Amino acid sequence: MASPLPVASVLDLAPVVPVVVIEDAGDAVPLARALVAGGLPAIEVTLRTPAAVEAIREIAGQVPEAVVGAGTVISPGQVTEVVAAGAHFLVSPGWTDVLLEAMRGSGVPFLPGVSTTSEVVALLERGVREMKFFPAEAAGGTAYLRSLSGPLPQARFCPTGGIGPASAADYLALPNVACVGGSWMLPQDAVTARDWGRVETLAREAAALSAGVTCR
Ligand SMILES: O=C(O)C(=O)C[C@H](O)[C@H](O)COP(=O)(O)O
Repeated sequence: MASPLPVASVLDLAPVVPVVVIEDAGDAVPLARALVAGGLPAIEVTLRTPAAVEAIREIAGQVPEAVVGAGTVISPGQVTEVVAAGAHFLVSPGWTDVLLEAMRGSGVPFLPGVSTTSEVVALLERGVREMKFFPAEAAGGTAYLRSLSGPLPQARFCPTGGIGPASAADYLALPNVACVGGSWMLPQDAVTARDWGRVETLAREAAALSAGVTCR
């Protein structure tokens, strides 16, 4: 079981959250250390691979400077499994009431995913103000989020999906965006080659993009 987050919400962890797909759990610790060394301590490990839960356990146990969470959480069973493995936070690409209740009951901060106005309103109705906006670029990007900030200023977002170094700062400049998620600092060829130096360099560049951005 993970220790509590140092902040109340996932959105206040860091301006840039790397989204990681880990094929080999043996890569988890060096990869996490490279991200932390580059200035990106909040790490979302997606549950897209069989190695993901073990990767979360390894990072939680061996990289104390990292704050590791689970992404692609879509069932109550996964919530239980990743929290037992040490996940500090939960992220889902979308949500249902069943999933929301499981995440709420987990005891760790969570970020349900939305891509439409009605989903945002439904979450607000359920007392949730902090959300992942996914898939960010495909669902309307910065123009969509800016439009939401008028009628729904109480909702805060972590857009993820299709964001890169060229667009991250534009998202971070929006009043309703607290952080952005993305995998651009983890190119597949670098991970396959276990080129952790390159990952660290890209992480440092990503962290610099958000210099001066304070979480809101
Ligand atoms: O599987 C999930 O639930 C996800 O977390 C999806 C990720 O947020 C995006 O795949 C990351 O987006 P890219 O930066 O475009 O790679």
